[in-house]
Amino acid sequence: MYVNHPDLIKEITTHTTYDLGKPSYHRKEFGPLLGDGILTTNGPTWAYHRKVLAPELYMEKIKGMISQISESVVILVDAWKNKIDSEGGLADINIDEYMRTFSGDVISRACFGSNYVKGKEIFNRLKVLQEATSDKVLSIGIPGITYLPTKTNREAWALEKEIHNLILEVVKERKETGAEKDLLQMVMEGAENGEMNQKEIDQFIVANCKNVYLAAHEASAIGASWCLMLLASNPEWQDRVRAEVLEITGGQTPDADMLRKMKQLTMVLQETLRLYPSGPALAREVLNDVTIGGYQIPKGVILWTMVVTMHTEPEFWGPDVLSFNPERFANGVNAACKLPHGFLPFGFGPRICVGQHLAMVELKMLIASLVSNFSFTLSPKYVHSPALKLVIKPEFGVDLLMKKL
Ligand code: HEM
Repeated sequence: MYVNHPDLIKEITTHTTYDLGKPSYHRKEFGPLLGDGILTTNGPTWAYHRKVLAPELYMEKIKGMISQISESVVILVDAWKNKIDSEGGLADINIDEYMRTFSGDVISRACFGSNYVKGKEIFNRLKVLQEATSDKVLSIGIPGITYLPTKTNREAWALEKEIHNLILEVVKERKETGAEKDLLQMVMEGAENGEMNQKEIDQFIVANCKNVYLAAHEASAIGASWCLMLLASNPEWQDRVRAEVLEITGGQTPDADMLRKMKQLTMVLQETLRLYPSGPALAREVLNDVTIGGYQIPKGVILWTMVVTMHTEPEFWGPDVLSFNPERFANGVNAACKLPHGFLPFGFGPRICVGQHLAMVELKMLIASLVSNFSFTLSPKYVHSPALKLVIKPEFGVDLLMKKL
């Protein structure tokens, strides 16, 4: 059943996760990849996962990650500067893999602190596992396909075991070297404080490291790619953002206060996530009979919210709904969209993205630094083809012509 009206979304948000949860088929199909973590569980188990993870992702904590994020940004900026120099001052760059590397680097640092290099190794393996698993689930669509002992599945299970052991190795190392202030530490402490046996503790830690990585990695990378594509095709906005960033930072690495002041950049990111939301469709399973909008909906029904439809409805956003116009967010989200709950780039209700502050800070740091160091236009190679998968991604990637400023 489709639920595509802000008023209905508002009603949905009043129901608890005991009534509306993530669909159980998610867990069946992605279970081998994700385990029982924040993304896949419901009810009290989910509430415990969320209680453990959320405090580490509050804005106050994210501020403490800014210097780590900045290290990831510097790696990318240096790589592009070298590439531009080696190609005679103008480079044609397919940016997507760079964005994925950047977002993987950021989430490895946020999760694994000083062990982040090992974290990257783990996440590289997880990426391979993700590609194998989600391709199969999406393309074949046979229920239970991930449980059959086919050659690919056996390889995936071996990889999964390797990832499991690598994460537990980091945990062991951490116990020997002492506590740190990162997500892994929160997850470890959360697991130890729950009423679990050793096997359950290990599973809790491994599942949440995997869940956070998979939730964070792709969504942030694709958001960055779309934002750069839009800035490349709208030079006046690229200039506006650059002027704002340089005025606020004076060319220095931004701190949390500077990021907060970057209004034009926030508007550009909001407009990017409106036009290309990383989660184009959101699902909830009715776990207990509920009434929404006067309809009685029985247990077992899946409610779908098509975020793209909501984000492109002229009735809520006005006649220029399909145009890139960050100005619509100049007076905030409530002025941009006629109805509250019509803007859902990070989802809604109790299951709203727990990493949204990290996502926004990470994207702001990245874009602020890129517009300060480079100017860019769309490459003639770029073919505009948004492909609707689990996320909306540029089917052939984003190609930009970049030069140093
Ligand atoms: C631009 C970047 C991102 C976008 C657009 C995005 C979007 C979303 C969306 C749409 C959901 C589903 C919400 C719902 O069902 O109502 C979600 C869930 C989630 N996101 Fe993000 N996300 C981003 C980055 C991140 C990052 C950096 C993290 C890192 C911690 C993260 C962690 C999560 C987690 C753990 C969930 C599951 C929450 C739960 O079920 O309680 N996301 N995200």
